[in-house]
Amino acid sequence: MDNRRVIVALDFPSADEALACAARLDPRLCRVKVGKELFVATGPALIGKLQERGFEVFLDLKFHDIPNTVAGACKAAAALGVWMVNVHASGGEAMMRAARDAVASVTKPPLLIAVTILTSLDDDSLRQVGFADGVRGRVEGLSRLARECGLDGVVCSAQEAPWVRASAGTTFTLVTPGIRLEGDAKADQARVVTPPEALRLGADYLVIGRSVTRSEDPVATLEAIHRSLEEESRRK
Ligand SMILES: O=c1ccn([C@@H]2O[C@H](COP(=O)(O)O)[C@@H](O)[C@H]2O)c(=O)[nH]1
Repeated sequence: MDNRRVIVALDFPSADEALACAARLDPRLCRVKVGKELFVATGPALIGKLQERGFEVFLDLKFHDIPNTVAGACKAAAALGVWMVNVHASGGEAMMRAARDAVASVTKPPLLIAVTILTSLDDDSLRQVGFADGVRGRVEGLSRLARECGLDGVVCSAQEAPWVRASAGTTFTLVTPGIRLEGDAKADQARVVTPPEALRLGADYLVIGRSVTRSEDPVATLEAIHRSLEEESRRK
């Protein structure tokens, strides 16, 4: 089993808080994710600091703009040496193809992943913004498009992983946020699953934020998650 299936979301307002959390984590046991809050607060220098500490970084800025703009942003992200970067699949075919060509400009391109439908949305909230076909149809459609555009995988909830996997095959990377431990509050997430469930359903990577970073003992929580994943993969 890949020991670094868990990607810890460093959703903090400052570099000091993010680095303090990272200092407690073992880069052999997880990767880290830098999202909008932390990146806007600290800038790209933080990426280098995390890499110096041995972490592979998922830069989760979910680019969504015209193709030329997204290509420029992806090129700049790739130049930071990040492990993974993402765009919104709903930016469309030309945008995703431009992103793919842009990341290929560096010697060691990051994995390029497309966000399908945010895990904070459910069928009702999709209907409110005019999409009547529900989560499943949209995740499947956007995943298909992302694959046709040559992206490496998608972000979806593990709830949709079996359907995406069935059509996309084993080499397409499924990155799944919306992970909650038994008894955790869903908070703003709508489509949640537990870590072993996510693995069982076919996720490759589990993005976990507050369940780890806001727990009383993040190290012990991460270790417990690891044990549960190891148990699950032995069962597989
Ligand atoms: O559909 C998506 C895409 C990205 N995220 C990000 O993952 C983490 C989840 O944090 P939790 O604290 O575990 O809820 C967060 O950084 C989101 O920006 C997502 O949740 N859903």
